[in-house]
Amino acid sequence: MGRLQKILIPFAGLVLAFWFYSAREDFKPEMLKGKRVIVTGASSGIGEQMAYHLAQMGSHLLITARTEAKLQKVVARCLELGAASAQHVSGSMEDTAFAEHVVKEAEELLGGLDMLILNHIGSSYFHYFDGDVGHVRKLLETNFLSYVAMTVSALPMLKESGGSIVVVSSMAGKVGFPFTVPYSATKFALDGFFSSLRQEFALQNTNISITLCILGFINTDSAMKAAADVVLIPPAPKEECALEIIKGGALRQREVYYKYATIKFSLLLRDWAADLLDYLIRREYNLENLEKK
Ligand SMILES: NC(=O)C1=CN([C@@H]2O[C@H](COP(=O)(O)OP(=O)(O)OC[C@H]3O[C@@H](n4cnc5c(N)ncnc54)[C@H](OP(=O)(O)O)[C@@H]3O)[C@@H](O)[C@H]2O)C=CC1
Ligand SMILES: CC(C)CCC[C@@H](C)[C@H]1CC[C@H]2[C@@H]3C(=O)C=C4C[C@@H](O)CC[C@]4(C)[C@H]3CC[C@]12C
Repeated sequence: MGRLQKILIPFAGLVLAFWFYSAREDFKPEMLKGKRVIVTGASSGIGEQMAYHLAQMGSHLLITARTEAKLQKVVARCLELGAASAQHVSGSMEDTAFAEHVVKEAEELLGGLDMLILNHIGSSYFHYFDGDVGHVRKLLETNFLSYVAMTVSALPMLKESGGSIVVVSSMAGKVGFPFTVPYSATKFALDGFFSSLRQEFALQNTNISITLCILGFINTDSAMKAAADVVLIPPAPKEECALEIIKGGALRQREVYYKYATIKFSLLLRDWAADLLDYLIRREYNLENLEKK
């Protein structure tokens, strides 16, 4: 037996034993009862579904997005579902001043913060990179810098509550996919920022958890409209996806993978056979339908 195997086999055994016997806490909806939560991008898609789950769990909600009318409807539904309270602030995350304003509103309206769910994205295209540098800059401001600004403003409240930051990212923030060049750049940036910040929190004993969520294709209206004709992989349901994100945040997990098995397997391939994964991804694209768009 090679020397490497002599080390690897006992090491794998140790990892498995640790995994089986470590006291993994189970999720209970009561964990979110009475918690003060901000959800961004909550007027539609996964953000809207997260607001409904949190409402059913009895949280205090502050939701945000640009479209006032949609937010009002989501707030009304949250109250019906049992939210301890539900309020909204409308505005655009292109402007970091608005991002900071939302956190100040939480301080005034909720008197503190337990969970910050960063989920919004600005609109982009699903096509070959068009070379528009201005669009990349704008998307970085909406999808990345506003996340940074909200985190910085929320730190004092989160330190006080021992709270959580939940960052909604994508497989496109871990692996290169065709037709998501500007978007993918913003999602990779989130991984760099938040994974590095998590390390500093550990060094400084800062009791704030950071959960990065790695999602595959999800059946939200906007994603279906943009990619359903071109991407051959079947989309996963937004309701279940939203619940998995909340569970991961409440359990203070480092990362959430949805759906777990396919994403974990793809990340394994990325690390051990990157060219093979790239090839398998390209095979899941129907370029004929791209031309028809
Ligand atoms: N759906 C998918 O296949 C996947 C999604 N994800 C991630 O999941 C998250 C949610 O995606 P999904 O639910 O599909 O997206 P949606 O397009 O359904 O929702 C996006 C939300 O962001 C808001 N928004 C858009 N532009 C702005 C802006 N400039 N300022 C503030 N808010 C804005 C929208 O509301 P309004 O227009 O009213 O402002 C809406 O509430 C994102 O982080 C995305 O990257 C990750 C992988 C796959
Ligand atoms: C390798 C497999 C396990 C998973 C493959 C998943 C592929 C098909 C998934 C992973 C990330 C997904 C994109 C994404 O993150 C967000 C958006 C924004 C939305 O408005 C339009 C759709 C779009 C571009 C998704 C399209 C489908 C993508 C490429």
